[in-house]
Amino acid sequence: MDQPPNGFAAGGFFKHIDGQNSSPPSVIVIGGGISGIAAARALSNASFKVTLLESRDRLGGRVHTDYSFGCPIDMGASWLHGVCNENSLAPLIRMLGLRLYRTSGDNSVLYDHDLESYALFDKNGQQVPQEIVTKVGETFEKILKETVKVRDEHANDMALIQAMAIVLDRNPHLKLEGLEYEVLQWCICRLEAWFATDTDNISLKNWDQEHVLTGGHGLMVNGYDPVIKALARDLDIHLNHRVTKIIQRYNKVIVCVEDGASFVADAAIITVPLGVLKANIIKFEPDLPTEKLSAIADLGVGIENKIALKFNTVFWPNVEVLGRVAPTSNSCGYFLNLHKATGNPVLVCMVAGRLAYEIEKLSDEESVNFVMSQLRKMLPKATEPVQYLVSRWGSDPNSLGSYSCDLVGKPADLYERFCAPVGNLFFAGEAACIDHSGSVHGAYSSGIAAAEDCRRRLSTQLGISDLFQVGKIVVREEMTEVMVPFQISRL
Ligand SMILES: Cc1cc2nc3c(=O)[nH]c(=O)nc-3n(C[C@H](O)[C@H](O)[C@H](O)COP(=O)(O)OP(=O)(O)OC[C@H]3O[C@@H](n4cnc5c(N)ncnc54)[C@H](O)[C@@H]3O)c2cc1C
Repeated sequence: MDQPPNGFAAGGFFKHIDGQNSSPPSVIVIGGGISGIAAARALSNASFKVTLLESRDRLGGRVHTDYSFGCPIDMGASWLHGVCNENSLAPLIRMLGLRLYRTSGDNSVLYDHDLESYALFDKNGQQVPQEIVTKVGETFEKILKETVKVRDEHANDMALIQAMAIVLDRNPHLKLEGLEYEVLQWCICRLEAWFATDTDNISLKNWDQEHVLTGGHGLMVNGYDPVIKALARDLDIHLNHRVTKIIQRYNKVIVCVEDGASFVADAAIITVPLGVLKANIIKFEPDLPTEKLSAIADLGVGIENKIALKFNTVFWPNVEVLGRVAPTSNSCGYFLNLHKATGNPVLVCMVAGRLAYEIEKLSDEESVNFVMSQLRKMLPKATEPVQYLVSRWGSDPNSLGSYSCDLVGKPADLYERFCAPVGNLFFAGEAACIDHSGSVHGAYSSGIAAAEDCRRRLSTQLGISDLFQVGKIVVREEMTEVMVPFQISRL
């Protein structure tokens, strides 16, 4: 695209207020993931002077489309969760004409996949009959429903796995054995992947409290990268700028980066991942308030990793996901078949929780050998991959985790405290989105919300009341003017 798409033209606010303060308010956005870019885009459209500082040599953060296979491979986010117009990203995705391959409808017990889309294999490489998969899926759903009763009976939170054990003790008819038990473990493995943590870390009180959007889950066939590129167009972006210190002084914010340079602005929006805040990589002067620090400490961060494998030939069945059942959820596994959705001969193994953590201790080659041994147990004729990619979201100093999760016993006001501004410092990112944490659309919405908070505060502080009238920062409304439908395949 040579021209910015409709809706991305600068707002030109300051030409409307000739004779008033002619220098625009300035904001530094820290972090060039979707939340930071959304915040920067919104404020830039409202004619603020925006500088975006990003530690990596690329934009996108946990949205990372790799092209080295000769086709787009998302090593971070790859689904739009909620293919509906209420999704904050819908207008942009529709307008860019990005294709979605829907992998599940609403209310799938396995979140982003329908049970029917799988081929599951046992330890002998035998495919599990579909009636068993369906029966276990239904039992899994019943067990999860029964955990709600356990929640209602207990004032204190507990781990979801503990509640499931109580349910099984009370309802022996829901207990499964043999192969069915292994399929149940596999369903638990998928649940753990959704939360990027093991069930002994998943909170009974909160596991089903997320506001899941309607419309099912759509895989981004062309990758998420076009979304990042469209939003980032013409912004003032400084890559390879790792922020190490943020100083608040006299209504100004001074942001220092690793090489010693510093930037000054009226406000800053902090969008670095929760894992980075937890690790104290950025020092604050004065210190952040205690309630903010405890919120950072109490929010959980899970790990999900991907090992993408490109093959010369397609030797696997034409299903969306290949899964291996096993006696424990940790030893189950699954591969997303990109050939089905995109036509490219690529399988993506996804691992979450402790296994994802352990896998980061291996070299790339060792990780590939490990997942290939899993694949060969399902498909003994599997050939060697010709190319591979391995993510390390847990140990990458720019992420230090994949996405946030609610730990057992989370205090009720955690998100409010995490999101609350501190003077002219605003906080955004997936962990700051109360309704849709851990998602791309949630991160995007939090960036827009922080930009709006920032705009209001600076307007009041700098006495520029006109900003409220014409400083339009909402990207979404501008784009809904172009009512293009979603491009969806499957379902
Ligand atoms: C494997 C995986 C699969 C996922 N799958 C999905 C999915 O299918 N669908 C979905 O909706 N979501 C998914 N997610 C979650 C989604 O990717 C995130 O919620 C979202 O991208 C987070 O955006 P963000 O802007 O909050 O953070 P980030 O994208 O992490 O952006 C923060 C930025 O800050 C930068 N930064 C870090 N430290 C510094 C510093 N000191 N100074 C300056 N910059 C710094 C980082 O480099 C990064 O670019 C997945 C995530 C992972 C890891």
